[in-house]
Amino acid sequence: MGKTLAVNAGSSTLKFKLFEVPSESVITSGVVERIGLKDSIVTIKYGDGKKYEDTLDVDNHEAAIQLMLDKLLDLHIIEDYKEITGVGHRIVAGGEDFTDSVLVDDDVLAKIESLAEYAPLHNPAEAMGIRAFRKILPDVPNVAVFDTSFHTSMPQVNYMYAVPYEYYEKFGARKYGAHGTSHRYVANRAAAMLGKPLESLKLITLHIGAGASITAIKDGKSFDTSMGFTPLAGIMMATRSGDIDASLVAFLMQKLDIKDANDMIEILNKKSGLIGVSEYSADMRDLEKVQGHNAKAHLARDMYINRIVRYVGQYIAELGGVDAIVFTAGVGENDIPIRQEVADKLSYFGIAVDPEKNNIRGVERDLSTDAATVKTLLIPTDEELMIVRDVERLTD
Ligand SMILES: Nc1ncnc2c1ncn2[C@@H]1O[C@H](COP(=O)(O)OP(=O)(O)O)[C@@H](O)[C@H]1O
Ligand SMILES: CC(=O)OP(=O)(O)O
Ligand SMILES: [Mg+2]
Repeated sequence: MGKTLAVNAGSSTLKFKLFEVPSESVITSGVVERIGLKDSIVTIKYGDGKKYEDTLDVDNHEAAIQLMLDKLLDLHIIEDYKEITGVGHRIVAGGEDFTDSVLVDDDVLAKIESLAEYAPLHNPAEAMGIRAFRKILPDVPNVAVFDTSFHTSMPQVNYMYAVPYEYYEKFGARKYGAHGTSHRYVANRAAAMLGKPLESLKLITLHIGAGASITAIKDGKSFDTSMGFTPLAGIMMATRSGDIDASLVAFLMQKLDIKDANDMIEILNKKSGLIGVSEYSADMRDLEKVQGHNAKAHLARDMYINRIVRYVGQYIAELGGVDAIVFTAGVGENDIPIRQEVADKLSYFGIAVDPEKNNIRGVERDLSTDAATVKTLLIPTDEELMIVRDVERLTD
């Protein structure tokens, strides 16, 4: 018996779960939300129904990791870090090197850090998490679980960019996708809910949170996904633009007198998406409160929905049909009106959500009407469970 910790650094959140292994029972689960925004929310569930909640400013992921480490002891979830026997870390970018999770050694850590350009909002924070644990628990194995691994099954026709081929060969310029651990988890749960083998299903999984991506799954494998070389591409996100015409980068650099392309990319990563358009907030909860009287907040939300609808339509065409679509992640699990609107806009394809069934947050449920020919499923993601399973598999 041991205790394995799963650490999941997202762009706006730090999520963690401590599991007893091999039973996989959850000892504690915590989340620091709105990292870098005002009023970050810390929620830690532990013990028999105990809950710690606080609102404070958590400026960056380093502070969030320190907070997690402090609270594990302060709340007596553990008495000593030495009780932790294994740590699994979500890593967004693994490039073409990591088709599966790996035990972290110096080389792996160096490689993760060198892939910072492939996921600038994530890999540096995630590498920092690994360093923190290597320092406090030098003898405990760390396992890296890559978002990109699930997408290494994509056919070349789907992952290539139509740029000179040698850029792929020389520099690895291609689509890698992200959120693979989540897409993989919800796809497996969807198959279980539908009572069919995953390999027999065509699925479209909508991981829509602060970071958001949509994946087309065929034969149980990732077939296409909306994120690209980095998690900047695809649908609109909390602070990321999603797909834009690349010419706009050069045009805006000129207009804004920006000399370094990375500064422009930072605007597309951190100042665009919901926050950029609404000029109000990156958080869908804030936008929904004001959308009745704030036109830009309303527009931002409508654009967010439009981009989701576009990609689902595209993937239904690419897959040649679809058996089920799945909503997951922060917005997908909690935003009742967005789920309804997305489904309503896709009714042409036989997608139909029952408003009563949809009136729920954060539990597994089939939301479809009886007449729907394509199922719509709500499935809370559990990246941490997948991470812990990989720690067990690789450290046994
Ligand atoms: N009750 C809610 N209603 C609408 N949106 C929500 C709700 N709770 C969370 N969200 C959205 O989910 C986002 C966080 O998504 P999540 O997947 O947890 O984050 P990350 O992408 O950082 O992993 C928030 O920014 C917010 O927009
Ligand atoms: C890849 C990515 O965008 O992750 P997250 O949604 O956790 O920010
Ligand atoms: Mg996430």
